[in-house]
Amino acid sequence: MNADSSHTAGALRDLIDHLPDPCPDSLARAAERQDQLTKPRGALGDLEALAIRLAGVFGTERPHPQGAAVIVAAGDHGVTSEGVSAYPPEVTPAMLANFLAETEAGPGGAAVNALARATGTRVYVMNAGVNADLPDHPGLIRAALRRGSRNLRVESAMTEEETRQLILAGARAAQQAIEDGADFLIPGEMGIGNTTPAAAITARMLGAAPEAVTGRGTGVDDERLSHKVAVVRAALERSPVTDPLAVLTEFGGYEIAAMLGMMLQAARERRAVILDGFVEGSAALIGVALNSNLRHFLFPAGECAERGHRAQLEHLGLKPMFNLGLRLGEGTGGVLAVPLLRGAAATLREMRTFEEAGIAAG
Ligand SMILES: O=C(O)c1ccc[n+]([C@@H]2O[C@H](COP(=O)([O-])O)[C@@H](O)[C@H]2O)c1
Ligand SMILES: Cc1cc2nc[nH]c2cc1C
Repeated sequence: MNADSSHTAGALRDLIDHLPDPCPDSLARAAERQDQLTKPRGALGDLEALAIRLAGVFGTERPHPQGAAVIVAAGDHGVTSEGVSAYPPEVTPAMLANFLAETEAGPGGAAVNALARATGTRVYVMNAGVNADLPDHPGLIRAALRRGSRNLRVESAMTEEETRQLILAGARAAQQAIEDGADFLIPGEMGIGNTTPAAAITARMLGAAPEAVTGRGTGVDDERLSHKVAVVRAALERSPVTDPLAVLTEFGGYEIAAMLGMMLQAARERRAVILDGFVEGSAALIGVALNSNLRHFLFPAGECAERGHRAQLEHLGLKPMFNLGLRLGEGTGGVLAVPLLRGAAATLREMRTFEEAGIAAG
C-alpha cells in the first residue's frame, strides 16, 4: 500500500466503524407517547412506526427533522458495451447537464428537480465518473477519477482505491449537505447501465440467482433481459468475492460507491437516509453488511418496479412507504417520501395525548 491508499483505507475504516446506535431512551419514550396520542391505537398505520424510528435517529421523543437534500451522483459503466440498457450511454452526461440547466421553473429540468421543488428538497449534483469532459459549473461536485467504470463482465469494474475514494467523496458531499441544513439525506443516481452492477451486487449479497434480481432497468425487451442476466451471471462466475467492499469494487460502479459514502456519513451524523430504488438498495446492502447499525438510519421510500427491489427490502427487513410503480432513479422516490416522514414526525411531536386533551379513552 502506498501513502495515499493507506490514508484512504484508514479514513474509510473510521467511517465504517463509527456508526451510532439509535437512541434507546428516545425509542422507548416515543413508543409510550405514541400509545397515548388522541387517535385509536394504530390508526396512523405505518406512520406510527416511522415516527418512532425517527425518534431513535434524532435522539428525541419529539423529532423535528427539517431540511432535506438529494445528492444525485452520476457515473458511466463499461458494461454498457454489452448492450444491457435500452438507452445509449450518452444519456448520462446529457442528463447531468439537465439536472443543472436553468429552466423557467428554476434550476434543473429533470424529474428529481421538479419533485425537489415541490417538496422543498435541495438538490446537489455530483460527477462520480461520467464518460465526458464536463464544463465547470458552480453546482457540480467533482469526484470523478475515471470516465466510466470498466466492463464488469470481463474485469473488476473499479480498483480498491477508486472504491475507497468514491465512498469518501460521497461522505464529504453528505457532510456538506448536512452542514447546509439537511436532516433527511437522499442518495440519488444517474448512470445508463447501472442496474446491471446493482443486480450483480444484489445477487452476490443475497446469495440470489441472477434471474431473480435482474430487471428491465430503463425498459429492455425480453431478449435483452436474457442477455443482461447472462452478463450478470458471467460477472458472478468470473469473481467469487464475498467481502462487501470487494463485491462493490468488482461489480461497480462509481455512483454506487458514492451513495454508500453518503449513507454512512449521514448515519454517523444521526440523520435519516431515505432510500429510493434498486440502485440505492444495492449500496445499502453493502453498507449494512459493513456495519449493521446503518439499517436503523435507512427509510425506504417506495417499492420500485425493478425486479429484485423487494428482495433487497426483505433482506434489509424494512418496509417501503408506498408503491407507485416508479423505476426512474435520480432519488425521485426518496424526494417524494420527504413530506410523509415530516408528517410522521409532526404527529408524534405535535399531537396531544388523551390526558392533555381531557378525553377519557375508556
Ligand atoms: O433505481 C432504480 O430503481 C432504477 C430502476 C430502473 C432504472 N433506473 C435508472 O435507469 C438507469 C439504469 O437503467 P439501465 O437500463 O440503463 O441499467 C439509471 O440512470 C437509473 O437511474 C433506476
Ligand atoms: C432519459 C433518462 C432519464 C433518467 N434518469 C435516471 N435514469 C434515466 C434514464 C434515462 C434514459
